[in-house]
Amino acid sequence: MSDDEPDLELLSLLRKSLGLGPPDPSAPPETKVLQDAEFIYNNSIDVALDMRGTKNAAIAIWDQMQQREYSAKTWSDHELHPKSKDESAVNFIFTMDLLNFCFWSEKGREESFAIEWKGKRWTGYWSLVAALQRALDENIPITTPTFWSNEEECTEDLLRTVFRSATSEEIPLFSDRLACLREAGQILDEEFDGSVVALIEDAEHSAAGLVNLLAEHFPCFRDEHMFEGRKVRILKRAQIFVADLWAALEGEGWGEFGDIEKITMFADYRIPQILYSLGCLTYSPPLESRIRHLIPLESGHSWEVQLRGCSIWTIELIRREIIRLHPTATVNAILIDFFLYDFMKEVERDGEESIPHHRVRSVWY
Ligand SMILES: Nc1nc2c(c(CN[C@H]3C=C[C@H](O)[C@@H]3O)cn2[C@@H]2O[C@H](COP(=O)(O)O)[C@@H](O)[C@H]2O)c(=O)[nH]1
Repeated sequence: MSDDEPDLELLSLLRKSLGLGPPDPSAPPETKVLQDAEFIYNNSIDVALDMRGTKNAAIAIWDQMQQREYSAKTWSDHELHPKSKDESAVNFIFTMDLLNFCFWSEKGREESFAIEWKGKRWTGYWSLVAALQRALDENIPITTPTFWSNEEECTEDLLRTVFRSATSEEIPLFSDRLACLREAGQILDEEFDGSVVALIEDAEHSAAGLVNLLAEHFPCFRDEHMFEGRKVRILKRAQIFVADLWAALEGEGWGEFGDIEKITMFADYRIPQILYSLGCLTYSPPLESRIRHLIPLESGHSWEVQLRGCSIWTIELIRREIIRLHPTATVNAILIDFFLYDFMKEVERDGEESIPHHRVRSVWY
């Protein structure tokens, strides 16, 4: 038996001694993200939740979501998001969420990385979506998985063309993005017949199952960290991929998931920022000072894990409060999250941020 194979006999002895039955293969898949978020919340000392702020935020958020008729359909309303519901849309969303990380710049608004397309300048997340749409317009098959592992055709220079900036600053972590495409292309080729649809179908309409498949097979989706001596799962891009699929396809076909409520908020750098502004989160003085002085945190630092884990848990408490007040509400963490991201971008556009977002350079978010 090789080192990395579990000693099944020992395992079954252990389970018996602990009074646990054999693992039930028919049990529905779980991601463990929410329970890990609660563990992080219970062990955080630099990030705290304000219960009154969270209750007030739940009322304000639900009110705004109702007024704006926020639903899964809102996803496709964004001018850059794909409108079709076919395999090309599935491939677009996979490509987008494979690269959906780290757009923030150290430079000022005028010089920071931006994509120009259809006479408009796009920054942040939207710069990625615009770059993919522009590449397709220029007949570059950037959303085709088999293209990514073809080093003759999908050259580094071609990718630089895809992400060419309207300013002097290039897209952050360019080489990491190239590596993600190469890795995903190779794994899809080897294990899923080069097909994103085959990967999705392997999950048999389970959202948690699809998240776990991504974390198991694709290292670049395996957003897991050590916190207080325990491995914790955040899985932001794996989860937002499932959520974008569900929203774009309006819960049908490849977007149909019987357990979509198992998807949590996506731990990025924008939701903590808006949760602080809404009075839901408070920071220890050293952490708040670090954030206000725009000093980056290192990836995997305890402060970063606390920010991400407590944000996931806060959205769960906001969701529970909305349901408590409105038992018939159709709401989940995905829609609350999507709303808060869009709302944060409005606050930023109006220059009304009350605190900067935290800064980490990583491929996880
Ligand atoms: N939690 C959460 N994080 C999100 C999004 C989105 C965009 N989702 C669209 C789809 C449906 C919604 O209606 C949105 O229109 C991007 N991000 C993350 O933010 C960061 C980029 O920030 P900035 O540089 O300022 O654009 C980066 O980590 C990116 O991964 C979201 O929805 N939720």
